[in-house]
Amino acid sequence: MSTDTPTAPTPVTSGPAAPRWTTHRELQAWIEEVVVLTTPDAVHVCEGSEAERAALTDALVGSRTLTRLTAKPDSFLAWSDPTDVARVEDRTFICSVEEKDAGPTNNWMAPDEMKAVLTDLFRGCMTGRTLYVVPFVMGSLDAEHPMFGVELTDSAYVVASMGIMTRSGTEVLDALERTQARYVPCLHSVGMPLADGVEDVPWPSNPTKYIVQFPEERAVWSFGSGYGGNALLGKKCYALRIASAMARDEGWLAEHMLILKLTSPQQETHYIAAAFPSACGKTNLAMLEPTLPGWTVQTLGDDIAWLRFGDDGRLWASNPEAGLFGVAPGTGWDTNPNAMRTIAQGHSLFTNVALTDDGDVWWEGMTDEPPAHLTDWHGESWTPDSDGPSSHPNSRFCTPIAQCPVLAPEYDDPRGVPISAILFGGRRRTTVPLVTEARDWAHGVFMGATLSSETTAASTGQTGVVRRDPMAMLPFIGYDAGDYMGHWLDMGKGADASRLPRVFYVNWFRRAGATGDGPFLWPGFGENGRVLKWVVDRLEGRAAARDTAVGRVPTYGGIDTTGLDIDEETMAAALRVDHDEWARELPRLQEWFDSLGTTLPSTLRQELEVLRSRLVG
Ligand SMILES: Nc1nc2c(ncn2[C@@H]2O[C@H](COP(=O)(O)OP(=O)(O)OP(=O)(O)O)[C@@H](O)[C@H]2O)c(=O)[nH]1
Ligand SMILES: O=C([O-])CC(=O)C(=O)O
Ligand SMILES: [Mn+2]
Repeated sequence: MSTDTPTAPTPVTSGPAAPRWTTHRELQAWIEEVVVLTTPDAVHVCEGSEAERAALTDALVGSRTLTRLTAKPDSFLAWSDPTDVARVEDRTFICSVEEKDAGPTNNWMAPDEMKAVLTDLFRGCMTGRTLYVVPFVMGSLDAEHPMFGVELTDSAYVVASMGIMTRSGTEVLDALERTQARYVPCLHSVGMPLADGVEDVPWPSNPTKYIVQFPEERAVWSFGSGYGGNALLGKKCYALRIASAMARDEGWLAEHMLILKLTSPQQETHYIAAAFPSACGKTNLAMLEPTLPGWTVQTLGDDIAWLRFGDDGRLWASNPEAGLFGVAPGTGWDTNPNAMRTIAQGHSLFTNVALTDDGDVWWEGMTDEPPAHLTDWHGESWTPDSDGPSSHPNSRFCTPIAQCPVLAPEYDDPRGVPISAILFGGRRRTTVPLVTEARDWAHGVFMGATLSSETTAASTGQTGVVRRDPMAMLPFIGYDAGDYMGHWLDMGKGADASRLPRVFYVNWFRRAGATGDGPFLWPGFGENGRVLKWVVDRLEGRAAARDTAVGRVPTYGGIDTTGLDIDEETMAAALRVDHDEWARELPRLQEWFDSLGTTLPSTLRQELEVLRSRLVG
């Protein structure tokens, strides 16, 4: 297929001029350009209506991409190609004009060179398919400057998912057209053209994948994958990678954070944001049902937060998304009942989980006892005696956040909510205590900058390997990591320290035994409300803390364990700051900082020296 003889999309066949898809001049021109390059059979501008969604999902059932669940209203199950199940970090690029601006933690290629590679791949790639135009806004349409995007995609699964994850459709397009506003162009293809006679498969994808951000141009190109973080381009590509570059330029933060509202028995309310790497507990904490009487958690967001200073000098956070794209395994009535209630209402897409014989979904951890028979995510018959899990470890539910029964009413307030505390956290079997409070903002930034976690199934590659994941943003920083840390420090500099969020570092995943091979020390999930209580007690000046080499940890008895079956020894082990373990951490921290090169802020090197002297004198 060559661009010299473009195949006209269906609506064009009547005449030589391109049809008018929109009165937004730039968007019209871009669609025309993409049509010429990718040669789709038809173009469909998405309106986001119920009828459209029904037609799309019907078609997806027809093409065997989706199976309709009979046990839940308007809900569907997709099984992906087994090679397309997670984000592909090694195929993800930050194509800044200068290589140094992508920094040492990102893959880079010169924009012109990458455009040439991608243009070749996209040429004719939508043949036999429909090009969908999805106008969307990240955050509120009522924001002072709505954060528009438009995704052009040849995947109806992506359209259905974007309909859940973002505010999208006619209302957004109208606003775009009225204001001729700028938007982030997000071009996506599964990369599997259907030339004459080629039969489609339920989950088209291309073995060659490219997830590419152009930070200066504020544009995204994604090729070859249909999976969430690679293909729903409003999410990681725009709301984190592109937005982090915008945020650096404009003095705000785009972060991989949940947002929750915590209310104490005394009716004190605090908004808390928390950054944990993928598959490390954000969705669970965001919807937590505290076991401590009188405490409530309400949800504002479970994955992404945009934080800006308000006129009051406080940092305000808002959630740019409209849906939850949650890890399925481990989500159950015991661990995350609010997620179960959210999906029970239907209107959800499930990917790579198992199908029950009565038309419902199941995954490991949903119930204690697995059903006697399932169809697993490969479409094979499965029983509890089968080898391997029924669901992929990174299988997902995609569901409207509006269905969350504990949604905070202010979640879609364009101003966001003022944040009292930021938690950083990771998945560490050893070393890192259950909770540690930073001494000040710079120390908090140091905690974030040195955050470490064992890798998970949310990204392809080996799992369980400890890596540094600054602010849980390693795969999502759209520019140089040292500059990013510097931006965090700068955010604190002009601010009134008493109004900045206090910073804490948590680890729900510490295990018993010297090498961390034993069971979890801390029960986690709803019991994490006890740690949140300590955080609030610190904010309210009610709780004492023990100053240690790594920061402030709860005093003996500081964590309220009323009604919890945990012995003192285990509690002490969960909170212990072990100098030998931390001394072993020092060379790794040094190595991490050295790997970041000259842009690493000197303040963070000084923080490392402070830690070293506190630990080894
Ligand atoms: N042991 C333990 N496991 C937890 C806890 N919280 C979450 N998990 C498990 O960690 C996994 C991931 O949890 P999520 O809440 O989905 O993680 P996330 O950070 O939202 O993940 P992404 O959507 O990939 O960004 C699930 O299998 C959970 O069951 C906890 O407090 N303790
Ligand atoms: O982006 C995805 O595919 C899912 C997600 O939230 C993450 O990996 O952090
Ligand atoms: Mn995430």
